[in-house]
Amino acid sequence: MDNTKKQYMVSARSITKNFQLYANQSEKLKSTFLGNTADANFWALRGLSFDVEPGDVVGIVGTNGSGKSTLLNILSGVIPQTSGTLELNGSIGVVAINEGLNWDLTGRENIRLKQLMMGKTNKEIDEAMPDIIEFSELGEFIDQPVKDYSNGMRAKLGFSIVTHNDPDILIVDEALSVGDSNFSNKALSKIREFIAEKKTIFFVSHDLEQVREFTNKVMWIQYGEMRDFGPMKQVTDEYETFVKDLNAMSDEERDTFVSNQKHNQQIFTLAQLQDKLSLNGHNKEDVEARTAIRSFQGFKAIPLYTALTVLFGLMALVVYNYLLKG
Ligand SMILES: Nc1ncnc2c1ncn2[C@@H]1O[C@H](COP(=O)(O)OP(=O)(O)OP(=O)(O)O)[C@@H](O)[C@H]1O
Repeated sequence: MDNTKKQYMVSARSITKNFQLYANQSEKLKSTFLGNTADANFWALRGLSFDVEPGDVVGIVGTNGSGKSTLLNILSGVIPQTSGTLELNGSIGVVAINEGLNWDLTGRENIRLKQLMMGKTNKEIDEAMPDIIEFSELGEFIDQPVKDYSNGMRAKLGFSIVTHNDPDILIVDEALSVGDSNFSNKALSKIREFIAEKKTIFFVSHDLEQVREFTNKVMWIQYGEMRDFGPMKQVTDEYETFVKDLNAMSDEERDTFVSNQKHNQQIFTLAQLQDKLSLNGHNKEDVEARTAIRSFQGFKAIPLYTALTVLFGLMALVVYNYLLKG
């Protein structure tokens, strides 16, 4: 039996995410019966494989639209991956702008709801409540509905709830850039505490200095592909050079580069990914990555012939019954 994987907090193999783009809702409905009839397929992620150890603070960088939030949404279970396998060995907490708050409930009710969902008892929640409210700095606004909050206030509430839940794996998506600088500093100190406690953290930020300060490893995602994953300094330096080169391009060159990448994301296939991996070596990770693609179940749809067979069967049953009784 292979026990080596147990040391990882997160193991991902060949993770892909396909978004099917439809011209309108009725086209989308049609696809339920006819399978994939999308006007366009878009692969936001094209086969990410990585292992994250306990205590790793992983920065995720990449230009706009490269797939960072899509990956975080898959890690936190908000959306499923299209193919590939993901193994998480701990509880997850997500700090993101507006993440998971019920806008019709008050701040206090949101705290209770989230804590109940984590399996806490009402007594435990009552004990933790004053600390969470104090950390959130919301004062009397805590009894107002969240829909009346500013983005900064929602970020404060979300951050306080999630960090007090003490997750094993913390996902931070740009949330630290929202709100006043006082709260930002307090939130950053809290993140430092988590790092000192050797929690595993995923940290998405466009602020490279922040990434350099907090992380020990960096994942660079470029138009859905893993460009690099490794030591912080090495990958941030590479990424910085790439961004400089991109900015040095003329508008026309940059547009051509981006539209080529987006085109590749539309014509990508899982068979392509399989071929690419087959060209690689035969080490354990490559074999797992190939196996993960094979576990792909395909798009869920009722094939037309099955739907028609069931329909004719039902009609025959009705006619037969009618004739018998007649
Ligand atoms: N629900 C969706 N339907 C269709 N396309 C989507 C959907 N969600 C994301 N995308 C597309 O997937 C790609 C990746 O988006 P994502 O938000 O993950 O990028 P990002 O790296 O987080 O970008 P940013 O830095 O701008 O926040 C984008 O091209 C986006 O348009």
